[in-house]
Amino acid sequence: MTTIKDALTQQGCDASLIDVIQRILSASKDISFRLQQGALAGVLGSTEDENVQGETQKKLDVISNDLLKDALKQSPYVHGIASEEEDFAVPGNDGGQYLVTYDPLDGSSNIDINVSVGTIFSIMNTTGNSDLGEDFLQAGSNQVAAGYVLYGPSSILVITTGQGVSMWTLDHTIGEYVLTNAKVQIPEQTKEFAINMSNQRFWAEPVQNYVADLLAGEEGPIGKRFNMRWVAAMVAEVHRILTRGGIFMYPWDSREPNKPGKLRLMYEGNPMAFLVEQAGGLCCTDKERMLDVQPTEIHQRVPVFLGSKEEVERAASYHNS
Ligand SMILES: O=P(O)(O)OC[C@H]1O[C@](O)(COP(=O)(O)O)[C@@H](O)[C@@H]1O
Ligand SMILES: [Mg+2]
Ligand SMILES: [Mg+2]
Repeated sequence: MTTIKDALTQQGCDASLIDVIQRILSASKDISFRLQQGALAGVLGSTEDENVQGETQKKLDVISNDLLKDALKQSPYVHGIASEEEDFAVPGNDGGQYLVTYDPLDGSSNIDINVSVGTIFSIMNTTGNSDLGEDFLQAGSNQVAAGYVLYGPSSILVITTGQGVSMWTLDHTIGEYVLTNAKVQIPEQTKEFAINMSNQRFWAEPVQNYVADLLAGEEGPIGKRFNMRWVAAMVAEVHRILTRGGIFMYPWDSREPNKPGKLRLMYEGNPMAFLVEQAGGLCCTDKERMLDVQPTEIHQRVPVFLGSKEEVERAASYHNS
């Protein structure tokens, strides 16, 4: 049986990077277990607190954040951590080489209704900047590894170190991730889109026009009928797209016009962009390739368009015309 360690070694990862990834995976197994226990473990529901972005924290947002943080802080190789649920960058070990960012629990509004959620992570090298917050402000093209764990009917790890994308299913009987797809490839074309349609009246004109053309089906300019899905967990949407293609969009909208989007560049946009590009798809904002965005702050938000190459190119063309 191929182990994660074997696969990462074959990809040329050194022992320090493998250590960091294994710590993330070990925390993910713990998160998976707590999610399965649900009400039995008393972990459902919300806390009294809000995160730095003004969102109410679910109990499992906090538990998952702490499990990942504790696992990573013990690694001699982790220089710093940035999390969606932490106000500021968290120092690791001075001599550590890696910066880790994560969304400990993505799609957390799904927790209480027993629908899929996930953990998203990304790893970069430290630049040596003595200001840890600034050290993190690197474009996504600098990522050395990224991935997610989808907690659905199965718990599935999807990971890249820049040499394609592989999928691993957690075998609870042995407590290990087992390789179930060695080379994930996104179909170039699709007839499926994902967007929160309830925000339609708040979208900018290019998104209004593009989605109107998707909805026009065979009679419209695109000339095919599209289906729509919305799980409200980015991890699950990306997993569907990696499995059978599609386009996912979370665009800017005028509900909060000063925010560039809802999703976060460092914890959601960049790791998903790395995976999607490595699987032959595309990911961009409304202006540029996601992995080229130069961050200005760790909790920065971005508009996101990702998925099957042909469809993301089409969505981008509505913004360029
Ligand atoms: O409320 P909406 O518009 O359905 O938002 C859903 C989106 O928000 C998110 O849940 C944000 O992630 P968090 O749960 O980590 O805050 C995405 O996973 C998802 O795509
Ligand atoms: Mg999220
Ligand atoms: Mg989250």
